[in-house]
Amino acid sequence: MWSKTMTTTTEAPQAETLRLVDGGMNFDGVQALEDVSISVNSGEVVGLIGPNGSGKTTTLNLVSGMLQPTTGRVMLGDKELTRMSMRKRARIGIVRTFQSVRVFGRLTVAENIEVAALGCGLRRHEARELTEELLADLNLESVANTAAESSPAGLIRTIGIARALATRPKFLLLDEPAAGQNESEAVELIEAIRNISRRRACGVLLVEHDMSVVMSTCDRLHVLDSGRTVTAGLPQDIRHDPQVVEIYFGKRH
Ligand SMILES: Nc1ncnc2c1ncn2[C@@H]1O[C@H](COP(=O)(O)OP(=O)(O)OP(=O)(O)O)[C@@H](O)[C@H]1O
Repeated sequence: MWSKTMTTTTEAPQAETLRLVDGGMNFDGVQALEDVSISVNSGEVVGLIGPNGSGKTTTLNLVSGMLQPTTGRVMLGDKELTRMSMRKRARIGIVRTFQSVRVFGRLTVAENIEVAALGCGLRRHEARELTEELLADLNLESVANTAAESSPAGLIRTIGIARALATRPKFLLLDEPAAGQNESEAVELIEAIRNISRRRACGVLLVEHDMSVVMSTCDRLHVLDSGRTVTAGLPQDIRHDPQVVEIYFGKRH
């Protein structure tokens, strides 16, 4: 619906692919990631999953530009971004959120979102319209006029996601967007993100611990273990992969 109403956002976005190619990361002798290739297309949600320490956050950091890989490349279509700073990547539409989110505490939830939209060049009425749509899409309408500082941690995280979406990213990188929420809340949030991403042709790469949450909400999954890719593909195929079953339901649990 926002693409129908927003004059500034009606241009059909060009379909693109963001990729980490053969990515490796070595931290002073600790090989956190090795030969990991992952791609996200416009309009799809890719879930990055794996046990603790498997390299999920490192992958997100390489794609967002927070870290530069020891080996491998980051590509947006044919353009290489490997050495591009996180700030510059954000400017070209590759936006990352963090588990701990900073909000303007004295502003309301709605104002927090609107400020983000204004900050990336929308006019006031456009920013307001986009804010209303995001409030509705992310089920934030009932708290729109409350001060952000009084919000619980889960809500602050959702405000952070709304603020990131208000910048109209091409690609959104989310580190455990539903941390601290129960399974049905997590599914609801990620489904909302998925609906927005489809409508906006925004690609989403998200880290999530809970296999059942990503199974029911993501278009594709990428499974890591010990810094390496175990498997990648459609959720229905991953579900029965013997290595995934071993990692999630085998001897480690
Ligand atoms: N800055 C760093 N310096 C040294 N080692 C690091 C650093 N960051 C990550 N590591 C190591 O790299 C490996 C992968 O860590 P990473 O945080 O990417 O895993 P993760 O899958 O996100 O884990 P979790 O689910 O626990 O958040 C781990 O062994 C971790 O200890």
